[in-house]
Amino acid sequence: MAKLYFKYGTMNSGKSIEILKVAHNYEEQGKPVVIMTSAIDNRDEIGVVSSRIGMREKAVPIDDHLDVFDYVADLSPKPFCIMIDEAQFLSKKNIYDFAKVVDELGIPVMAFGLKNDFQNQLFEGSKYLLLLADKIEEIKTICWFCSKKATMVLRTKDGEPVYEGSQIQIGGNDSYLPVCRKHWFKPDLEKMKEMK
Ligand SMILES: Nc1ncnc2c1ncn2[C@@H]1O[C@H](COP(=O)(O)OP(=O)(O)O)[C@@H](O)[C@H]1O
Ligand SMILES: Cc1cn([C@H]2C[C@H](O)[C@@H](COP(=O)(O)O)O2)c(=O)[nH]c1=O
Repeated sequence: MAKLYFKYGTMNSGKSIEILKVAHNYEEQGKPVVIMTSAIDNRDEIGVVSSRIGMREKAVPIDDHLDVFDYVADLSPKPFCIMIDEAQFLSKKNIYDFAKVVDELGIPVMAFGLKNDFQNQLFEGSKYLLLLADKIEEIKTICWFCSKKATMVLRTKDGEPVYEGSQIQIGGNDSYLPVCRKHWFKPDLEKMKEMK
């Protein structure tokens, strides 16, 4: 039976690699999948899933104008699976529509994204995925400052931690670090200065 999956992890935990790997495994067996991503993340170019490991793949960009249920319902042939990157940036409506894709079209949907933002608040997409998903899994990585599991993301500017600002600020390793709870509250400022 089709399910709605939410696979969350901090930045740099390998979410995009996982999407590209799973998509490759389906396609290799002649089972078409559809890769989608939020149009908000324009680090690479809009409509691309790109991993730090160097792999990238075209994806359908999700913006305010796209009705994701109608888009998937019109696809022929019917895909074996929908994979979504940057799901934290999706709207409540997007997530309800993807749940409808699972329930009414019988297509599994795997959404990958951050759970919490740099202020440790839920993103809108993540909040509704946590509420609606059939299966929730964590993709893990380690804290930048120690060997504990990273559960939070520290925003940085000029080697200093940042705790105020707008929720959405597109960036990569230059402005975010995956960290454990202890080091989110008390980052190693000396180590951050060395990285500057
Ligand atoms: N050259 C490399 N060889 C092996 N792993 C790498 C390489 N470059 C980056 N990575 C790993 O890729 C992971 C980040 O993958 P990415 O798909 O970009 O993550 P996310 O989408 O979660 O931000 C990190 O764990 C990093 O260690
Ligand atoms: C924590 C946090 C992140 N973002 C942005 C920064 C990146 O563009 C994406 C996450 O990228 P990933 O490596 O594919 O996980 O989200 C943000 O806008 N606000 C935040 O608080």
